[in-house]
Amino acid sequence: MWEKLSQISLRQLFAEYPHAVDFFSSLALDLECTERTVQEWFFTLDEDVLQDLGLGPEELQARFSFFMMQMEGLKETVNDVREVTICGGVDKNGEPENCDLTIRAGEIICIVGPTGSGKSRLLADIEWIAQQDTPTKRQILINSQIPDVTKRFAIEHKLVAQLSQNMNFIMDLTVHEFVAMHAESRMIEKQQEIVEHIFRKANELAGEPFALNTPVTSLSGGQSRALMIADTAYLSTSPIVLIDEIENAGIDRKQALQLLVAKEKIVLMATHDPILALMGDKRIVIKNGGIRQVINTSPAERENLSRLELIDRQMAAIRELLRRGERIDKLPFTLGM
Ligand SMILES: Nc1ncnc2c1ncn2[C@@H]1O[C@H](COP(=O)(O)OP(=O)(O)OP(=O)(O)O)[C@@H](O)[C@H]1O
Repeated sequence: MWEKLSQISLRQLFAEYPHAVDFFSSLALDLECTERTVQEWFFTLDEDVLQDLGLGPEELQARFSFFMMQMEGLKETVNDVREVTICGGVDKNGEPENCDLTIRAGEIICIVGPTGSGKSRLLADIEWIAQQDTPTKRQILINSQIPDVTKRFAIEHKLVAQLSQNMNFIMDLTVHEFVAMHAESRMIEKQQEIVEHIFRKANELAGEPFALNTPVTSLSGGQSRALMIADTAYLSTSPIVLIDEIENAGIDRKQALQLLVAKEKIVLMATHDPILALMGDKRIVIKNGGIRQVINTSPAERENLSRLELIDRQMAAIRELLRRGERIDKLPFTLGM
């Protein structure tokens, strides 16, 4: 990277890499946007300035180069994850799962099973990229390989983003400030545009609208879920998204999933909701801590999905009547099919 940077002028440097200014201001170094090349600037620095910093020009240049590499790294997305494989472990009785399941980018996989059966445990295994080192002894492969340890524990470019049931904001920020801060940390160009886009999408997903200047701490459960889903779709570099129950969040579930899948993410979702379960390409059935079955959603199930959605809309209308304080003595719709 230094080869390229050293040859461009300071004017070009700040125009192309506005964040470069942070390096110089952190060292209280003043410099002007001139036609001098970056290399020239480093090697014509005043002796006194270098002495104050306790650095030679080569060392300062090496630090600058490292800083720029790190910052550019933030812009990269981890889009090289094509598939995730779950290699079976054991259930709660130590019985083998006998299952190897490969999930590809753009697929939605649902996880179903009774309460306490181990759905969240499976999500946790994927989040942790388990290597037979969790109670289930499962192993998770990325692109058919064991990911190296740096990927497994990376803070930046995490492979997995988790959207959990409880979204509690503790920061005293508005929606705009929150998303803008995330966009800034991702080194996104056209920040304002992306912030507004996320805000619009989140409002489409949320049942009740909110404003850009709404404090994040005042968002309802559904609104914060919607904001986090839109934020994850557009700003998260994680190629795998785990969702633990969105059914109670009161958001447009179908649109939320479409948004994530359109970004070629691998979506795994634990759910008790039949509509969500049928929206998946496949569903993993968990029993007693083990994967018992993997079912492909059939064409007949897809057809039934539209009918279930109709029932769901009817139920939503009845819920709305209740909310408005009306009586349900007579059902306004025929609930049969
Ligand atoms: N294969 C396994 N071996 C040992 N313990 C397991 C296994 N699978 C799950 N467990 C444990 O069983 C408990 C219940 O699992 P979990 O919370 O994942 O259930 P769940 O299906 O998500 O439940 P809910 O629907 O109520 O959210 C957890 O303590 C989990 O660690």
